[in-house]
Amino acid sequence: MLQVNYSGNLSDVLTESKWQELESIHYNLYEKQGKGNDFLGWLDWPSRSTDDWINHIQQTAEQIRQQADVLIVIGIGGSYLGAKAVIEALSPYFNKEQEFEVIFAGQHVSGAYLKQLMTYVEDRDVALNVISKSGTTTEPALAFRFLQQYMEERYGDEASERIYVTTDANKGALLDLATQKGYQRFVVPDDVGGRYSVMTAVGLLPIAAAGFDIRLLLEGGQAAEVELSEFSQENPALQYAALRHHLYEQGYTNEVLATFEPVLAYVQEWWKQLFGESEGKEHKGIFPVSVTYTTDLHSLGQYIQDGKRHLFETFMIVDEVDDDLQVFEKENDADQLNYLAGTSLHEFNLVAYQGTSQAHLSGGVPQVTIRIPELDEYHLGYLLYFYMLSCAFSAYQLEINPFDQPGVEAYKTNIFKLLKKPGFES
Ligand SMILES: O=P(O)(O)OC[C@H]1O[C@H](O)[C@H](O)[C@@H](O)[C@@H]1O
Repeated sequence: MLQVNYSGNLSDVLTESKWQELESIHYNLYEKQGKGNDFLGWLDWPSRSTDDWINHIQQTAEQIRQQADVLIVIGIGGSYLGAKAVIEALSPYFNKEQEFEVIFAGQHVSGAYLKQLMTYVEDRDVALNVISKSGTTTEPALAFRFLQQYMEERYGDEASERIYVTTDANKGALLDLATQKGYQRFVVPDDVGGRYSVMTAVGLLPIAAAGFDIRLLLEGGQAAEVELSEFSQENPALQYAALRHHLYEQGYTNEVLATFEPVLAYVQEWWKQLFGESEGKEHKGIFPVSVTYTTDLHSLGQYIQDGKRHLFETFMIVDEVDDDLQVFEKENDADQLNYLAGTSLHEFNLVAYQGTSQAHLSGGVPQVTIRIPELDEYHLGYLLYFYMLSCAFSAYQLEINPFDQPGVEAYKTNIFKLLKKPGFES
């Protein structure tokens, strides 16, 4: 289903003592005895998702598609990256015929973006899905202030039927607002943190609204939930987590997640938040970076081949693609590419992967490869669950809590002080 390969010898990594350590982490995770164990709701979320709940999300998504041509999804971090990752990975690059569009907002503070967005949707009907677990995050709150007003000016009382809120069940400014205005609500479960929330309503409502099959996504997640729970040396989630930690201990403190598929760019962004926020604590953790090849072979490739040796590379390879082109023969071989005749561009990429991997390996960059059979809802569901589980195992090897993010408060407090937010003046 999903395969992990290593350029070195896996048995040198999965030593007797490493295996014992992983066994105790495995026990603590599934018995909910490790650090942050009140945030493990994602672990069996796919199998706990009921038909009624999935139907409700699908019906709401259908209602949104009927009342609007555009859904603006407001959120940041874990309240945006999962949906963005899945939608981008499954959407065509170009689509003139697109009847329904999902656009994200509140993921940064650009006045130009928001202003232009309001103009862009002027002649199409709009719905909003505001997503924030805490209900107090500044960037989405700011975007919502503008877009809520936009909706009320445009739709009057009907605006409240076009605004959908996904937030905590019991607290937060967004919940109060939703209750006052009678917006339809979805819940971010208490025991699921933002970066582990892609399979809850946080990810599923926008994904379903974009027209993708959330049932299949959850089925993939559930298959991963079952298969990857096994404590076995063949378990790819355990292998990946053990490899990461092994390489980290050897001084490889940066992980470069490399793909040859530009549609995976936001899966890489999602992965960066997942691993970066889960592991970067107490002055520990692997710094996650990402590249898209072959594009970045012409920029960062030099550094990876030959720069400071503190990185290892993880290739995320998709075996089969739907759409492809085959290189054809030309009578006059002026561009000297006839040697490629009969090779498809995907085959070229798979060869480029081998060539790049060998080159970087000889340059002193250890290699991990994650292979997925194809890109559809099912395999993405599997892949995302695989990463979340590996991340928990990986972070527990660092003896830190994978599920909090205390460090992100520091800059926020400074901004609030500088802007004299009530309560932060001193
Ligand atoms: O969903 P929210 O509460 O708005 O949080 C959105 C994001 O911002 C925070 O600062 C955290 O660093 C992220 O983990 C979180 O996903």
